[in-house]
Amino acid sequence: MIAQSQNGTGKTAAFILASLSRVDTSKPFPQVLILSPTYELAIQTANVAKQMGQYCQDIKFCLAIKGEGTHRGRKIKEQVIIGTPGKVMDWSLRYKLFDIQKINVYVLDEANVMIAIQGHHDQCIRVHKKLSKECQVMLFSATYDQEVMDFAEIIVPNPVVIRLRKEEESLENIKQFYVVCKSMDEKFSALSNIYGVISIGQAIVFCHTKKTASWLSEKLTKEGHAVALLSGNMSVSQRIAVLNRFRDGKEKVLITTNVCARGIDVEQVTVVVNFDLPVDQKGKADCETYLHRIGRTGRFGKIGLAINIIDGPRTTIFLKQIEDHFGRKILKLDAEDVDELEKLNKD
Ligand SMILES: Nc1ncnc2c1ncn2[C@@H]1O[C@H](COP(=O)(O)OP(=O)(O)OP(=O)(O)O)[C@@H](O)[C@H]1O
Repeated sequence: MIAQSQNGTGKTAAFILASLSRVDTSKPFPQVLILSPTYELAIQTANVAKQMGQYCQDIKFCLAIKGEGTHRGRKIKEQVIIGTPGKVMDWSLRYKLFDIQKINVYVLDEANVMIAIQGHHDQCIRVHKKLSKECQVMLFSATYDQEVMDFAEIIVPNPVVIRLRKEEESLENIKQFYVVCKSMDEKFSALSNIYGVISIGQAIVFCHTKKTASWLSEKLTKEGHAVALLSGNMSVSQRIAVLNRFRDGKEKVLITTNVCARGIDVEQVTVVVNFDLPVDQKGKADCETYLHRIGRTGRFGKIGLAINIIDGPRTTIFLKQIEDHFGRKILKLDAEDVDELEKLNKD
């Protein structure tokens, strides 16, 4: 099955329910393999799985991620393994901690990334090749590139395909705006104004580089805001600690880079700010990442706000590319106009 559904619409519950219903609890060995692209997402998915599985006490879960040690000789008895591709590949093919032929459900969450990123792609395929012919393969994602889709159809023979049209991919419940600035300092002041005026549940601010993210977090902290910083150069345990504090509402604003763009589900996030618009390797607007980023708000039908800060002709072009791609207008906002900002609270 190849399934697509918008960000925050509950794909996790869908594949977990489908997976749990296929577990035979009388058999003490892995029957379901769920792969996530990152450590954080694997943990989040495992938490959802455990919550949903609490009504079937006999189903046991195992996390296959960095830091989860196993003895080489140990055989895994848990029926559901949730992990990242590298670790799952090691445990299954290298150390043979379980019999991959006995897996009857294989799920690739965030399938687009799993297939598009070279390292993940190779690992997923190597595991996939060893699965039995009867194993059901399920791919879930909010977006699919055509290339990825073509490839997905090769690895999933005769798939049931549930797809969205392009214009259905972006959600109506997320209102999108842009603010025009001329310099980094103006961008900072726009963000500060937005933060001061809009009543924010919690916000995620995306930057292009780790450097900008730390600069911004330092500057906001100096202004007295309680902000958290999450970037790729932190250790995985540091990243989890930051996310947990954010989930608990200890900080209202999370400043991050693309590491946090996909899958992370924090219900109270009401605003996403693109301090920098996402750009792909060809130097064009990265529409897919844009969609995943703004999808951190507006979870499961809630109202969300996405504000894009642009700073010159190049980013204006990116914004236009994003508008054209999704066929949805992004409205101009004056970050100096307090009345206009306040109106957003009421709308
Ligand atoms: N049936 C439901 N009723 C109420 N809330 C639900 C239901 N199903 C899922 N949710 C909630 O919706 C939120 C989003 O779910 P989830 O993280 O699975 O979305 P997703 O489709 O995987 O999003 P993304 O594409 O961003 O990864 C979660 O907080 C989840 O608890």
